[in-house]
Amino acid sequence: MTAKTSTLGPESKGIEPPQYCAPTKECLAVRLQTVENTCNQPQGLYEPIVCTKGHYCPRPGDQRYICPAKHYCPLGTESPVKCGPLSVCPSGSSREFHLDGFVVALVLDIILLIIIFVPLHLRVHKLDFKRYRQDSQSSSEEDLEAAARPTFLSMPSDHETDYPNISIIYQDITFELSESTRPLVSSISGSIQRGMLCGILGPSGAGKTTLMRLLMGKLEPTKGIVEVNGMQTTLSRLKKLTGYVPSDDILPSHLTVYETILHACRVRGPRKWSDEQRSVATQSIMQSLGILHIQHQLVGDQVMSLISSGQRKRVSIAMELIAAPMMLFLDEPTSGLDSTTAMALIDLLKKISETGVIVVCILHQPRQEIFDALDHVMLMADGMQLYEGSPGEAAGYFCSQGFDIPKDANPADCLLDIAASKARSASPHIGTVNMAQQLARMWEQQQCIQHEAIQHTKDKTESNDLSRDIVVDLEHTAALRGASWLRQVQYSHVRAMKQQLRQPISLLLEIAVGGVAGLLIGLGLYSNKGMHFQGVYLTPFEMLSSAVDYSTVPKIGNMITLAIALAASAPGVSTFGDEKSLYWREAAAGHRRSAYFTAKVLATIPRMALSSLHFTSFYAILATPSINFWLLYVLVLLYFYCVYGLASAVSVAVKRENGALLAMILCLIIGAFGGYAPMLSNVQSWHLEWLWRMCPGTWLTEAYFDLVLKRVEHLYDVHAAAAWTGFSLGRTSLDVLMILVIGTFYRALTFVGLVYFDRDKQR
Ligand SMILES: Nc1ncnc2c1ncn2[C@@H]1O[C@H](COP(=O)(O)OP(=O)(O)OP(=O)(O)O)[C@@H](O)[C@H]1O
Repeated sequence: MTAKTSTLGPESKGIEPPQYCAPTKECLAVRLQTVENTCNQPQGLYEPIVCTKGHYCPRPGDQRYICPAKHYCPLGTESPVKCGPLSVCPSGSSREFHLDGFVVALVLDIILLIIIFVPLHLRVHKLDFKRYRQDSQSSSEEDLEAAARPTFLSMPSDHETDYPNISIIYQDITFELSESTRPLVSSISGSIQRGMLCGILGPSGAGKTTLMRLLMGKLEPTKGIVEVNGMQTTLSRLKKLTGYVPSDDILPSHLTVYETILHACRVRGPRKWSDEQRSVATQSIMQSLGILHIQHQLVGDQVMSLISSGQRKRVSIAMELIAAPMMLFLDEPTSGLDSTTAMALIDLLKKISETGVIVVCILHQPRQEIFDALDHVMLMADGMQLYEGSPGEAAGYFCSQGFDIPKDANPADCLLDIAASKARSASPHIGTVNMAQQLARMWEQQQCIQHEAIQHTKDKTESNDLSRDIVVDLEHTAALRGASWLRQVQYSHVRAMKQQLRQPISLLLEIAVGGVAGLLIGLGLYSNKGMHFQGVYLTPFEMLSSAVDYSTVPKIGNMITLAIALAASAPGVSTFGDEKSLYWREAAAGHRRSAYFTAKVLATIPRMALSSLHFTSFYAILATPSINFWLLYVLVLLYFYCVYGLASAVSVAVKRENGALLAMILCLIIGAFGGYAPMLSNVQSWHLEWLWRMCPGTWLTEAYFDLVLKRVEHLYDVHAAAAWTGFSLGRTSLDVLMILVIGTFYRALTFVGLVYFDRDKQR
């Protein structure tokens, strides 16, 4: 039998009319397979066959030629398809081996490795040098008091940092949680004047931090008032002028000491400072706090700190001092410091307060010199106030209550013993049971006299319109503080990029996981040799059709979405989940939340781009899909964008330890709802298509389906395939747009979550 070669295509015409003959047994076996199910031989004299793979059959379709080099010819090719400039396509190719992705990825990988490892190499030398300097300076560091000369005061002068006459008055403030049985802070009154160094003392759990948060305006008292110069609820509006050093040293990870402080200066410092002034101010603060010699040392991260806890504390304090605050609140600034360094720090705080700044700090067991350096002391126990006033008069007051305070003892220790009910009073009015309560009552009585003094101060303040003008001026100054939104985006973006590059293992691992995911799917499809779809031939050749394969393409879409969910959900969670506490600290300090969010999102784009490039490269070289490589890359990148977005949204809503798992489950779900199993046509019959359309997996699968079918629409009835699967054809742009919209929606959710979850921690 002489075989007559023919081809199928829109214009294909055989010399003889097509005639279908029942296939031979062998051919039938091939035809009933779902892959490569086309016989290479016609089964009858007049039966046409599809132009075989690796060949092309130009019209009228009675000649078959080998596919030329740099081209490829899949089944039924009429004219060879040109391969990309970097693709491997020898003569007789039926598919294209895309090398574009590999070449671009290789170039980018080399650049990335240079960016990561060259600075690291330089840093090693720098650190050796620093270590040498550190050794040579260690003796001078011991004399921190000398180092703590008020270099802070020599920071670039600015009229914004001329400290106005501010006073804080708080009266009868009480704070209780709805679920707690007793108030955390109860009926506390007093005042803090300009230039005071004020200490809050008390045993653990006494309510010191709660009181400080009330004074700063971070908490609203359930009763009582806090006023600044006679105006209520002003402190929260002055947060850009208020420095707060939390007890746990929350620092950005993977930056040097200098970069950490400079960042705070850039974002929060007076706007008109030049870069040089900021650098001088940063150096100045570091010198004052005795951390200049470790300025190029990385601070490490929350898991592994690379500087000592005392140094971390000082970096944390420097982050606040650099913003030139007018009120400075410090929660246990001396914890983790040796007594000499602690004293030097208090000495520095004293000098800062002498410039007019209000400085309030919570102190645990201050040594006598520290206690004596204070201008004002508050003693608390069980949320109650036992004493408020001059430290010099504290001993006299408690002696008058029957307590024995030896002259040579540290009064701070005696006061703490009293507050902890560890001391005995000779007074018959004070027993050992509920001692704190009795002392608080005594103090309340005593306060009647003080109350008049406070009232007097208040009246004086209220009568003076000037002091209100000061507050209005302060609010104006606060509004002008800090970098503009765009600048904040820039600074935070640079910081985020540095942080990423300084964690090379996690960055490279993430990129490698992307590559491995693509490789595994590609391997699974390798045996298909690029044949991912088989449909019913177009008229008049329907009779030649064999087993159709409509489901492989949706299945590939499904595999891609699930693989990306596994590869990208964990890094997506870490974007915001890893530094929530830092975000809270910065938001509370007046950093623009939207600027931080935008910067972080922008910083994830390069790593997503690299991950998806590796994914697509491996997938494309093994699976050889007959679609444009870069179009496929865009689809994969957009899906990474969605998974990152959803994982970020999850990470802001749940605890860190639950984030990774929950994000992965949700990402697998949105991937599984991709229209493969159950097939989208079934979903449509259940009237649930809207639910599937809310998941980006459906849009990705539809786009992929459309791109694959576009290449074979001259051969097969693609509309029959679309009807069977339920996917629409010819709207790739809409599919792409919808994936982008869903990814952006997830980011919008993330931002809303960032702002609205844990709001009290951002105040
Ligand atoms: N969010 C909260 N929910 C319930 N109780 C709280 C909360 N915050 C604080 N408390 C309780 O309020 C009391 C005062 O806490 P606070 O942190 O103000 O004490 P503190 O004097 O600063 O303690 P420490 O010196 O140990 O830091 C404690 O008994 C604490 O358990």
